[in-house]
Amino acid sequence: MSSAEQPLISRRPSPEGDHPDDEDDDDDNTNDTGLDTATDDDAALTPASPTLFIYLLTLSAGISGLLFGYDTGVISSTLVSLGTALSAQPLTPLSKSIITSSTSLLALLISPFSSVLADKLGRKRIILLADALFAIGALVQACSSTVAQMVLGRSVVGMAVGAASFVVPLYIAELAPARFRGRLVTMNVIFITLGQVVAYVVGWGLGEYGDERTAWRWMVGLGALPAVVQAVVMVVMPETPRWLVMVGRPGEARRVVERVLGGKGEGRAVDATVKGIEIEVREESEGRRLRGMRTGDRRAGWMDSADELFGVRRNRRALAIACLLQGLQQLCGFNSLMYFSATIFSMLGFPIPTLTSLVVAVTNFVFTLVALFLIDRIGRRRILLWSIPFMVAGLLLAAYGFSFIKLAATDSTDNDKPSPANGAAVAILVSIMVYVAGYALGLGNVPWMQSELFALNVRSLGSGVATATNWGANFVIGLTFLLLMDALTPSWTFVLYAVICAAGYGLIWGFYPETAGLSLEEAANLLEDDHWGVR
Ligand SMILES: O[C@H]1[C@H](O)[C@@H](O)[C@H](O)[C@@H](O)[C@H]1O
Repeated sequence: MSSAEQPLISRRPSPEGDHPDDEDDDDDNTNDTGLDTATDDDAALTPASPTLFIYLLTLSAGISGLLFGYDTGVISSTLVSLGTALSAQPLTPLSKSIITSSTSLLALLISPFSSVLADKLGRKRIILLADALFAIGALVQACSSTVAQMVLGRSVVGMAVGAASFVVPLYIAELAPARFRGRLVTMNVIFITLGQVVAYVVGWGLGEYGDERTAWRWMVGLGALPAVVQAVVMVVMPETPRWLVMVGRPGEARRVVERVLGGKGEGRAVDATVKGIEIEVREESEGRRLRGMRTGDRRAGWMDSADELFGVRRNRRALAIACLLQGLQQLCGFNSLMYFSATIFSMLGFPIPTLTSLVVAVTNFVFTLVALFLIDRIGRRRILLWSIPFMVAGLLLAAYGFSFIKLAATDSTDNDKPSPANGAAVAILVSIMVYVAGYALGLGNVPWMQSELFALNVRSLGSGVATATNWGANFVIGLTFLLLMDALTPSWTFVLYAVICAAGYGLIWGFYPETAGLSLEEAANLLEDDHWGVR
């Protein structure tokens, strides 16, 4: 079925938010209110400056990114502080790997269900549920005394990360006026990397100045705090108008629209917006019902979306590019550093490895800020092609540096301490900084702009599949890094990542067209081209 035949099924905003060009896109029924409507003559409805409501929305988005960042970052210092606290013995590389990667595995497994639950129970309830899981997971970790309990706590946090990373962007996309939506999406990456910095600082501070036996418990337990703050903010936040209309509560939807529009939400504007949402929700369910009658399949809406995604050439290509970028973001090995940098720097003999590893988180954060300033000027393809060579160079230099160092094993204990850090160790540190800067400039950010690759009717599903690719690859990296370090040596492990980056460079060069400055239509047409729009 062609896209023209089923324009109605996926007008909901994509979880990643909309491309700035959406406002020019004829297919898009999202007007400047950001609340989907069928009218497009009311551009004046957007509040000129952010209202208190938008700030609160930003805050909830920010906290969710912070939580994601904190929980992924804190494992680095936790692993080096655990000593023999779990099951009364040092952690083996395998148990470290399982503790670390269980979070991404559960995030991967839970995300498909969160979309169904968010339709049934509402967006707000799922966010509150995720906050509860964040807090419970943090407490289970903090109280654990065996590896199995720790894995359980990390898995519960993984469920929270999986649910929140899907539902929070959806919540924002359905509530935020379009003008602010793009910015809110970018904020998410900034807050993730900031959360990782916070986790590293907490890990270093507690590791250095806290009680040696309980420091790690505080590190993981503190993850409960932002979750509680977010839950409190959420209590005063509304459900999205779209969901309220979906479940037959248009009166409440109307009151929410009035709040979003601030002082501008009077009379006609509010009516038009609510009416637009109602028409759209009705058309959507009607379309689904008709298709269901035709095919005899109750899940026809979803199936049609899948047909469109895989059956239409430009959609298939968009999906291939989005999955390539998301897979590469993880398989390039960055999160091995995020999760295990303290372990690596302790193997290299740095006296305070948690402090040294702060370099990784801070470089990532700072260059993420730089990237977000540069990306629209330089373009996504070009920034990737400029930054990946730095990643390859950093990885190869680090690999070379490792060849000079006799390392303790990844499960070293106090009895086999490595020799103190020497010149080669410092050279490795600098190479890692170059690699991380290159990563943050391109691969750390560009893949999250995935929603702009997809036509509106397949955007939700396409972004979901690409995000799952990210979690899947993240799981593989977390599980295999330490095992590879032992099996292949650190040098060859870093060479392997360099090869993956170089292969990724080739694929991006061959298949990822520059979409900067193009409207969504123009970008989609590029993908129809025989050369994928790259020539
Ligand atoms: O974009 C983010 C960011 O780069 C984080 O630092 C990284 O840990 C995540 O995996 C990634 O998705």
